[in-house]
Amino acid sequence: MLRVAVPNKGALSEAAATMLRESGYRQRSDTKELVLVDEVNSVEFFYLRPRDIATYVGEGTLDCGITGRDMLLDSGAAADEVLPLGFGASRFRFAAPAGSGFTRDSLRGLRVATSYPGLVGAHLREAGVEARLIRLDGAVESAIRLGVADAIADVVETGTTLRQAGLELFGEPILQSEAIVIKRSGTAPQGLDTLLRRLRGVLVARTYVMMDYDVPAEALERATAVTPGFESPTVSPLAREGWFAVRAMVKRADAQAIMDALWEEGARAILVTDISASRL
Ligand SMILES: Nc1ncnc2c1ncn2[C@@H]1O[C@H](COP(=O)(O)OP(=O)(O)OP(=O)(O)O)[C@@H](O)[C@H]1O
Ligand SMILES: O=P(O)(O)OC[C@H]1O[C@H](OP(=O)(O)OP(=O)(O)O)[C@H](O)[C@@H]1O
Ligand SMILES: [Mg+2]
Repeated sequence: MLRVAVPNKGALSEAAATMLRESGYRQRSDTKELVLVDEVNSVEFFYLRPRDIATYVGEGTLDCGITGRDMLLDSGAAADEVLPLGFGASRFRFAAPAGSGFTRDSLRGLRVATSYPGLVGAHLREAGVEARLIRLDGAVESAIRLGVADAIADVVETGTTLRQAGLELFGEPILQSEAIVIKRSGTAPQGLDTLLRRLRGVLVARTYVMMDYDVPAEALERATAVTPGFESPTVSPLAREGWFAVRAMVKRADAQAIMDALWEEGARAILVTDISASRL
């Protein structure tokens, strides 16, 4: 049985469970459940703190897991990223009181509060900046006002928390993070391929839609150039002489613009439908 770690709470937990459900796996119905066995798919899910997941996977007690890229790098665990999952996106940034004019180099000798000392320590060491790291569990944005730090380094999504604390970003982003699947370095757990194939299928279903339309023969070439599809569009003759039906996958984000372009080319009956699962 494949042993998979899933965040039990926090920013990634609901989205991770949703993606696993869409991939055909059973998920817990009660947030107090710590383990769930999906007998049909031969997978055992362990609900753990996102920060601990890289440790379990790195130690080899679990085969793989879902966590944040920032948490994997912070942990220093012997685990590798195998698949980005397209949710839980954030940037990891330095911040200081608005108007303080800090740069990364000006952190030399100052106190930097963070919940990610491994990640920030490695970043500053690489930059040759020696600063004192103050390790906090959370609500790091309050550390400066409360006098334990001069600057902070933390997860930023919308920037609302920073703004409300009167802070502003400085320096280049330390990391672009998102939810990822990790596995222990140097291993190829049995069953992981199937899990990854299913997750990739969901990613495709989320990113693409299916587009169908009818087009007169003289516009067929121009229209299919607009919708080249994944491999190649499906083109079938219509009962009506001189017309074709075309079916192709297009990016969900581009669908409206593509429909406009097809209409201009003379296509009609343009329909968009969701893809609920896929294997490409
Ligand atoms: N607001 C957010 N938007 C997007 N991703 C986030 C956000 N906050 C945290 N994350 C990401 O979620 C992952 C887990 O962080 P999370 O905040 O859920 O854990 P935690 O701080 O240990 O727990 P908690 O906040 O519940 O004490 C990290 O990879 C982080 O980058
Ligand atoms: O840019 P924003 O959209 O405001 O999101 C970023 C905030 O979200 C996370 O906090 P969380 O709620 O996890 O609390 P924590 O600091 O206790 O971890 C993170 O640590 C930031 O504080
Ligand atoms: Mg948090």
